[in-house]
Amino acid sequence: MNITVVGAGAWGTALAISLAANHRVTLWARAAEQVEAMRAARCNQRYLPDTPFPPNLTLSANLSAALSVADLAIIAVPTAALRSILQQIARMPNRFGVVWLCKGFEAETSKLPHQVVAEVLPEEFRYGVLSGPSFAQEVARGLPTALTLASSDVEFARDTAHALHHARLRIYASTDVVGVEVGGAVKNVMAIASGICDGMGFGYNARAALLTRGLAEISRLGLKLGGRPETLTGLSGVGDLILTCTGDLSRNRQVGLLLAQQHDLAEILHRIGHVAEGVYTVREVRGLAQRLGVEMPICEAVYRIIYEKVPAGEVVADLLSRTPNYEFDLNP
Ligand SMILES: NC(=O)c1ccc[n+]([C@@H]2O[C@H](COP(=O)([O-])OP(=O)(O)OC[C@H]3O[C@@H](n4cnc5c(N)ncnc54)[C@H](O)[C@@H]3O)[C@@H](O)[C@H]2O)c1
Ligand SMILES: O=P(O)(O)OC[C@H](O)CO
Repeated sequence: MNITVVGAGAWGTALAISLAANHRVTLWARAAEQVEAMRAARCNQRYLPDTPFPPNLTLSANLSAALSVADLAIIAVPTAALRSILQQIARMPNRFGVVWLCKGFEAETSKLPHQVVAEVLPEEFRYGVLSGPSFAQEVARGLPTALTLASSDVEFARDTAHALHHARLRIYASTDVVGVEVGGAVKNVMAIASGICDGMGFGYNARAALLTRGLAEISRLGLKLGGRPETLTGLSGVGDLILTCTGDLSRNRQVGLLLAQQHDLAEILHRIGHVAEGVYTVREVRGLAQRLGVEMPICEAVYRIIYEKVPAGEVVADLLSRTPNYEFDLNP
């Protein structure tokens, strides 16, 4: 299969390296200088240093040319850039499958990626989301990873999962696009909360409680938006929540660890040097939760720390002083 990976950050580069074992892969980056540097070094020194490119991985700075030969386009840019990339794809005369990797809600519209895709791409395109617990560095090194590919088009989900699957990259198919996207987006907010919790030295008990109550929040929002309960306990829900909240490779967790040390947000983001989607997602999730009447106190706490500059200690004290209630609804 001819695969064009659109976006050469950490995740696009890692997946391009992984898929090049079985496919003809072109990795596209928007900056011609970045492509030249990657060509010369046969490595993405800016976003994924230390992993050399396989000899058959092709690089391109020309999106139309890279897509003109594609059977499948994999969109590997942050959520903020999804719409503009889709608009360029929509102008292509040829048709190919489209898979996106971004984990977030679109800023201002609070839309999930599949809603943006449905607005922009003409009907003839077939598409889906690929998500789950996956640190780019580990996938690039060929360490075992399992993901979910979800599409409302069941044949597309099954066939694409089958085509991308290999021994070190297990891909399960699903039709629950909403559940997969909500799990992938909101776990980033929980990872920031987990970083704050650990950075403040609250210990393992507190982290376990945070993850569990975080899952309750993710599930409440996911179900309200139409996701399925089993998806939220699957790879793209619990799986990605555990990874991102506990693994120090997570950029969102790193944001939380640095916020606990009272670093300034702009300085934190500069220091991390990659997108940390939870910083933007928390605004949309908080707005959605308020509009839909979904109780999400951990998301509210992260929002107050980041956007209202309330000291983390004060926000945590407020969280812990909430009146205890039933763990689950008595009449679900
Ligand atoms: N890194 C991971 O381990 C990982 C794993 C799973 C999912 N994701 C998700 O994948 C998405 C991308 O993450 P990443 O780690 O690759 O981010 P990154 O910060 O490493 O790289 C982002 C890339 O997108 C490019 N980009 C930004 N805006 C663009 C635009 N308008 N047009 C073209 N290119 C643009 C940047 O130049 C950069 O190459 C995020 O939504 C992230 O949550 C990341
Ligand atoms: O580094 P993060 O926090 O963006 O997380 C990366 C992936 O989403 C983990 O599955």
